[in-house]
Amino acid sequence: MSDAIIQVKQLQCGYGDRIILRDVSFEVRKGEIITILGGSGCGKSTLLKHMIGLLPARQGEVLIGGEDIIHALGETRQRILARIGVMYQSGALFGSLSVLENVMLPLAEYTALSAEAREIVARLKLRLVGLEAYADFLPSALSGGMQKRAAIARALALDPQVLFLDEPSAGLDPITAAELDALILQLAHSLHTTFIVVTHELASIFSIADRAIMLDKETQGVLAIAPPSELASHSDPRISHFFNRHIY
Ligand SMILES: Nc1ncnc2c1ncn2[C@@H]1O[C@H](COP(=O)(O)OP(=O)(O)OP(=O)(O)O)[C@@H](O)[C@H]1O
Repeated sequence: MSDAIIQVKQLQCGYGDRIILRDVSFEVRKGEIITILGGSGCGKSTLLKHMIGLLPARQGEVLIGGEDIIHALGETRQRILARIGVMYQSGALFGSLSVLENVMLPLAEYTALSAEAREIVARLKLRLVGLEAYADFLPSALSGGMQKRAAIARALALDPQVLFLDEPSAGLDPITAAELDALILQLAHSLHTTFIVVTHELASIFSIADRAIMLDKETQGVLAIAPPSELASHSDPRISHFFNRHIY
């Protein structure tokens, strides 16, 4: 795949002596929206944490923009980290800072922009997610869906090429979750950002994913990677049943 922004090669994930996933290999094209799915405890979040360089891999590589995030150190690691943005499940906004200050935070940490420039950039990011009118609010004054959008604005602060979202619709009602999906699609199309989204939500998977990666707890690996419509009619019942909500 010549236009791959992410290349995962023979990755083995785990904690201490415990292996969760082995021999995981796949590539993601620039601008693609990929969802990671599979039953509870199969290792979706674990894979995501390895792909953002948060956990050391036991074996294998994760290349982002051609450079290995797993083994990079120092300036190289910082350069690779600047290519990605992450939104964790909880959103994890700082409660004592305004929405604007939350979005300005990565700019203060990773850029040499003046305070004025940081504010301009942060307001632009808030406009992208439809929250420009809420810049001075504390996160607690926002609804759950708005908090998720603010967290996405913060993850976009440094103009990442890839955005990782861990269960973005967790805790949201179906309408708010659908609005968040619409935002993800809009950002992917307007900014050409690549999205890696961990989600259980079938509606989300069908509405946003170009391809879905299905993980399996038993085999500790990737069962399939394909467009959701193909997975839903897959001949392997472990895959098709997930989409039809059967227990296997
Ligand atoms: N920090 C950790 N230390 C040790 N084991 C962990 C740690 N985090 C997760 N695990 C284990 O790794 C396995 C995979 O967990 P993970 O959270 O990646 O699964 P998941 O597919 O994201 O699950 P869910 O859908 O329930 O969120 C589980 O058995 C879990 O108990």
